[in-house]
Amino acid sequence: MDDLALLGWDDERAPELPAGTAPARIGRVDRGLLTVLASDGERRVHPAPALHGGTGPAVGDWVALRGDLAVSLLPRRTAFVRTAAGRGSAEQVVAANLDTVLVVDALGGPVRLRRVERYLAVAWSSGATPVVVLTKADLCDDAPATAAEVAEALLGVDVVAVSAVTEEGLDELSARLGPGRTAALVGPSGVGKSSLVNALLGEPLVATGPVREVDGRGRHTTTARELHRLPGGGLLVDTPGMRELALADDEGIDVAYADVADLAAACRFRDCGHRTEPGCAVTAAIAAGTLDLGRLAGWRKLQAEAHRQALRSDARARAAEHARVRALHKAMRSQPNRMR
Ligand SMILES: Nc1nc2c(ncn2[C@@H]2O[C@H](COP(=O)(O)OP(=O)(O)OP(=O)(O)O)[C@@H](O)[C@H]2O)c(=O)[nH]1
Ligand SMILES: [Zn+2]
Repeated sequence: MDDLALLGWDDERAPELPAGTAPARIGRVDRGLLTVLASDGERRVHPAPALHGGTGPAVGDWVALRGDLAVSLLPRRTAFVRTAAGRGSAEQVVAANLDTVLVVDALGGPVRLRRVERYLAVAWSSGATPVVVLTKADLCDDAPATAAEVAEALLGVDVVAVSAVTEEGLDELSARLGPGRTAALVGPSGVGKSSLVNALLGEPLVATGPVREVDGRGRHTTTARELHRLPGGGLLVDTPGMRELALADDEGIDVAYADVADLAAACRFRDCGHRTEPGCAVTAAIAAGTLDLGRLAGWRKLQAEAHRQALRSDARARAAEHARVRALHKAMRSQPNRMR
């Protein structure tokens, strides 16, 4: 594989580049500068104003580079999106072009399936393929058996048990993060994400960065790349924003809970609430013991949240539209010769 392919560039699916430019991958986004990885190494470049339209550049994005200027952002294959809590419905792309999202939970206590399902829904929404990673396997009597149980409960996702202490499972996980593939980790605090990143990198992160550099304004800033090369040739995105949980959209929820979604689609009534309705395939599955009540509850909760979120952004969209129309009316009133 050449250097670009190792960075995740796929010649067969490559977008067209503007004349005289070369592709480079964003490793870090700072206020005024981008740290990019290109076939000839890493450097800091300036983003052209065009890059700041839309959601702006994100770690993992490909840009077209002309000299030290990133002239355009290339189309994304996948995007891990976060909706800024509370402040409008502004979407922020936390990481782009991920192939794999590692959904991390720990084996130190009981695996919290509902929480894992939440993360899975978010991961599916991004367009990447999730893999569940159960850390702290050394704290579990029979990690392989537990991993198998979790895989059975989650349906359709691979589950790998690992330990940063004994290093068991690390090779199996590394094998999934092969050359040119890009992965990122999500999961709650304390489950061992940092330890796992260090174990996968084979050296503590602090040893690879931060690097003191002088930025365009001559000020000293501490920078650390957030797109890391793994010893096996894969890439690992580790951004602070990536670790916070975003809310999944309907599509992601339907993939994470494909069994429930399929059942719901088989109910007699299209708007079935799956409670007391006749011909409800969901309650029938609960009664037959083929669907877990907790899993149904998790699905309901996520659906309700996604619905509330959609309503919120609709309200915002409506308010914006009203403001636009009001401004238009005001502008018309201030015109002396307006037509009646
Ligand atoms: N026994 C055991 N402990 C682990 C393992 N991995 C991590 N730990 C411990 O779990 C605790 C949390 O690990 P971190 O790697 O900091 O967890 P994190 O998910 O990065 O947490 P945040 O930084 O808060 O997001 C630390 O005390 C680690 O030493 C493991 O494989 N086995
Ligand atoms: Zn139903």
